[in-house]
Amino acid sequence: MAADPGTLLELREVSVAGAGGRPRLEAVSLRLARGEIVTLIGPNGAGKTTLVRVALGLEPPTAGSVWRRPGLRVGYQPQRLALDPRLPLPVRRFLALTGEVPADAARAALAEVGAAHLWDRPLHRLSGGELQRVGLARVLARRPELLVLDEPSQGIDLAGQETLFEVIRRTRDRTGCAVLMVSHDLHLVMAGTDRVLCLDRHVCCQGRPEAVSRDPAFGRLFGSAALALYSHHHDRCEHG
Ligand SMILES: Nc1ncnc2c1ncn2[C@@H]1O[C@H](COP(=O)(O)OP(=O)(O)OP(=O)(O)O)[C@@H](O)[C@H]1O
Repeated sequence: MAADPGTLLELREVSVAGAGGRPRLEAVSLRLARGEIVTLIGPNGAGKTTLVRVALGLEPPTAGSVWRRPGLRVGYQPQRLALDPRLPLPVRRFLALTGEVPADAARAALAEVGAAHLWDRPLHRLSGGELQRVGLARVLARRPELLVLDEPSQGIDLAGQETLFEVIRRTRDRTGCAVLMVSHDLHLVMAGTDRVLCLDRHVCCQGRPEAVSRDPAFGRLFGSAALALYSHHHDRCEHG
């Protein structure tokens, strides 16, 4: 299906039917190439997680087609880790759970996300933000060609979020992987993404962050405050 050899993932006109006749996704197309960082934004219930799950083959579309490069190595960090919070499992064991990751790679991945000190800590003693970092380390340790992150900055403080986005960008620069991410943090998204896809069950607008932030559809979804936040910075660049 994909003509371009750099393409890792392509969705064409994907729809998913929802309850009461209201579609969860409607004719959404998306193409992701090697080395690209694409972020899905949109209000609660816009279908961001559904789109991610369909893209990964975890849920079938009702219409349209999904293509993934055969043999593609995917690292997926879902919105919530399915873990029993009472597990007294140390982080190092959690990172090795699938058995595919050598201890050296797991330790290096933990250091990459700024959490080397958590190596021996039991999972049930981690804060929400620490758990997010450990989850990301587990995904990174497998050296994915496509990194899929559903709200990776959830529960992380502001300084931690900037570090996290920096880690994601550095990983892309170093490995050439593609990144598909869901985020509510417009400021960081606008600063750290190649392309934004603004979703409200259908694609409202998409493109480079500067262009999307000026799109009236973006303003309607996120309000004038969000628009001002970014365009202020952008205007200064244009006129400064
Ligand atoms: N397994 C499911 N079966 C049926 N409907 C679902 C299922 N999962 C989610 N939905 C519905 O599909 C719609 C889109 O949900 P989704 O989780 O994809 O949105 P989202 O944009 O990721 O939202 P949020 O920002 O709140 O995480 C919602 O109305 C939700 O209730």
